[in-house]
Amino acid sequence: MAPPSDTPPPLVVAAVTKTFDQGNSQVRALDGIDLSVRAGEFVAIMGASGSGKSTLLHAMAGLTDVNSGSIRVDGRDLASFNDAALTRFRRERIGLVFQAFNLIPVLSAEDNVRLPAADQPGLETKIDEVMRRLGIEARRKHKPDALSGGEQQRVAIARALITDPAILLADEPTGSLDSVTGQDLCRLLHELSKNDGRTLCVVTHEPTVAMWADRVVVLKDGRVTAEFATSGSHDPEAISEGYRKALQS
Ligand SMILES: Nc1ncnc2c1ncn2[C@@H]1O[C@H](COP(=O)(O)OP(=O)(O)OP(=O)(O)O)[C@@H](O)[C@H]1O
Repeated sequence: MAPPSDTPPPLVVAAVTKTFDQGNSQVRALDGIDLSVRAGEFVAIMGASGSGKSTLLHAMAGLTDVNSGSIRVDGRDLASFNDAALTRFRRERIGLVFQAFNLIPVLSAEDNVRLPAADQPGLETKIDEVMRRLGIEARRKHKPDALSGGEQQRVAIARALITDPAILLADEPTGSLDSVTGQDLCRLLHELSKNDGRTLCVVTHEPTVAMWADRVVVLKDGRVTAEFATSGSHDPEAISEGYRKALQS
C-alpha cells in the first residue's frame, strides 16, 4: 500500500559537506549534497571512483560525521544523538549491507540475523519469517563459510531487516557476487522495495544493478550532478546512456 503523500521522506540529506585530511591537503568528499528518498523508493547512487558515494552512504548511516548540513532518518536528525543513542538508533532504524557481507564467522546464519535485534517476544517468529522471505530458511543452522556468496548476502540482508528499519542502505551489495547471483540479489532488492514497501539506497558502479532502481542519482566530485528516473524496463543500456549524459553535464 502506498504511504500517504504527507508522510515525511524517511531519508533527507540537506546541504551536507564532508572533508578529509590527506597529508597536508584536504579532500572535499561531499560538497553540498541534497537528497531526499521517498518511502518505498529504491535509489541507486552512481559515480566514478572517488566521487563520494561510500562517504555519502556512511554519512547517511551515521558511521561518518559530517562538517555541515543535516541528515534526517525517519524524521530524526542524526546530529542530535550522542554516540550511544546513535548506535542504538542505527541498529534499530537503519539496515546496512556491505560488499563483503560482514557476517560473524563463528555464528550460524540465524544467530547472525538475530544479532541487531533486542531479545523481544516474537523474535523467533520474525527470524523465521525474514529467513523464509529471503529464501534462506534451509540454511539457518549453517555458519557463513558453509554458505555461498549469494546466501551470505541474503543473510546480511535478513540481519539488516530484522529490526524493521526505516531505510536499507547498501554499498556495492553485488560486488562480491557473480553476475547471475548478483542479478538474483537485485531482483530481491527490487521486490523488497516494490512488494514490501522498503526504502532503499544502493551504491553501485554497475548499470545492471542501477537498472532495478526507481531513480539514479549521479555524484561527481562530491556533488549530485544529475539524477534520472529509470523507465522500469530494467534496461542497462538506458542506464549507461543516462549515466554518460550525467557525467557530461
Ligand atoms: N577516511 C578517509 N580519509 C581520507 N580521505 C578519504 C577517506 N575516505 C574517503 N576519502 C576520500 O574522499 C573521496 C571520496 O571517497 P569515497 O570512498 O566516498 O568515493 P567512492 O565514490 O565511494 O569511490 P569508490 O567507487 O572507489 O569506492 C576520495 O577522494 C577519497 O580519497
